Amino acid sequence: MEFHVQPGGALRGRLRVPGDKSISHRAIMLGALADGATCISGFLEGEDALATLRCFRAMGVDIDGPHQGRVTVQGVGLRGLQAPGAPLELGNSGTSMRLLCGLLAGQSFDATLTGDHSLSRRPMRRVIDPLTAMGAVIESAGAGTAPLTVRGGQPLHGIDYELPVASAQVKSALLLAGLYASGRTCVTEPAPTRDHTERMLSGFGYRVERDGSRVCVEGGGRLQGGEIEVPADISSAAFFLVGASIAEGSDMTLEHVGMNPTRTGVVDILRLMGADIQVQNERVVGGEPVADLRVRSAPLKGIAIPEHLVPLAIDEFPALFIAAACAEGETLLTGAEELRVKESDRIAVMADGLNTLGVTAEPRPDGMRIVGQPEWGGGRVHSHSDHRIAMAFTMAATRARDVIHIEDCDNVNTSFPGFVELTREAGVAVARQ
Ligand SMILES: O=C(O)C1=C[C@@H](OP(=O)(O)O)[C@@H](O)[C@H](O)C1
Ligand SMILES: C=C(OP(=O)(O)O)C(=O)O
Repeated sequence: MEFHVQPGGALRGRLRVPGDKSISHRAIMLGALADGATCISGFLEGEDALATLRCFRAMGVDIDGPHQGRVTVQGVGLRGLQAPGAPLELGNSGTSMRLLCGLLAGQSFDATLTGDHSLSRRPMRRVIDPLTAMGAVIESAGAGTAPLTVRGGQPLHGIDYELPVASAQVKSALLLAGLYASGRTCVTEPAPTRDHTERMLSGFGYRVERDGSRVCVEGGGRLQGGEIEVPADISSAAFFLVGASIAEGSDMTLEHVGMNPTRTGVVDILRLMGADIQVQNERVVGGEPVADLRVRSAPLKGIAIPEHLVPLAIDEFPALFIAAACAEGETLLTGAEELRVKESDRIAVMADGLNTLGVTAEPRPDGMRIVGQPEWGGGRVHSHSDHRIAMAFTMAATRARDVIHIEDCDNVNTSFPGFVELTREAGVAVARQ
């Protein structure tokens, strides 16, 4: 499926993007391992979160929904999962695969994890190695890539691990394995990464100790199910923050957006570039900060993106590259080599697409240099099956002189079902072909 996006348009109105993907995954996982029921609202009904949901059904967990974002998980307790009858299919979802490696390492049964073409190429050594040091046995069919088989019945012990890369997925995998390990499992991060696992564990009554950049759990506790309200995903809101910033005459409000400080790098970076974003109606919902974001178009200027903001905006760079492409002057991103191992190589793929539109974008091993220009041409760009690339180039059409065709857009459903409808409602003429 392709997107054809007409040039121009302005983004206006109020809308709420779907639920946070990271929190939706964790709500199913911790809900399943808890004692008692967990009632989730605002659950992301996108393919990645649904893949996690199906896995836990396949391991014997009774899950009702989703019905308009409502899901009820009947927790089976930390020792109550059952062996799945077939390999667990995780589609495009790196978060599902890495977190499940940790969670499954503590079970009494074997399980095999598979993914699509993109997920089968992503690096899994980053979880296999530290989990092996905890006593887990995980076999890779390739060179540290999926399919993976996690062998059950292995006694785990806590470790004290320094993350070589800033990764919330690796941190979370180790903390989940730590629930099953003897002693303490501690993870030290080189820079802050999203902390939804820690927050939700605490919310479920599990003791989590944080000391600066080090976070620890001790095995042998219990989780108590409860209510989880999932905020709108700031990573999905990011496309509208960029679109409304760059499309002249825009004024829109994004409602109920998750504003966890480990996720708001996109707002900080856009503001450094001159964007007009107001944070309104700040509140805390279910242990996570939430706000409405009003964004109006504003002239942007190029910047050197501060490296400490990179992990706090890691999924938002495809959108941010579009903002940089129309900023006055140069934007330089460094310290972002992680972008090369996402659903696609987001540095190479975005540079190719921007070059096709006539924008100077030079890929670097750890980032990109982009020279802004007021507008660009149309053309045919390839998303390489990466949802965030497809959505970023949709917003690029607001500054294009001609139609932008975006190839291979089916995967937009992994994180943002209804993207086309909401984007049209906002004022950008995108059609599926
Ligand atoms: O923990 C999570 O939910 C995620 C962590 C990030 O990945 P890394 O841990 O690989 O940085 C992010 O890119 C991904 O979309 C979701
Ligand atoms: C990198 C992403 O997700 P995952 O790692 O879960 O595939 C993303 O959603 O941008």
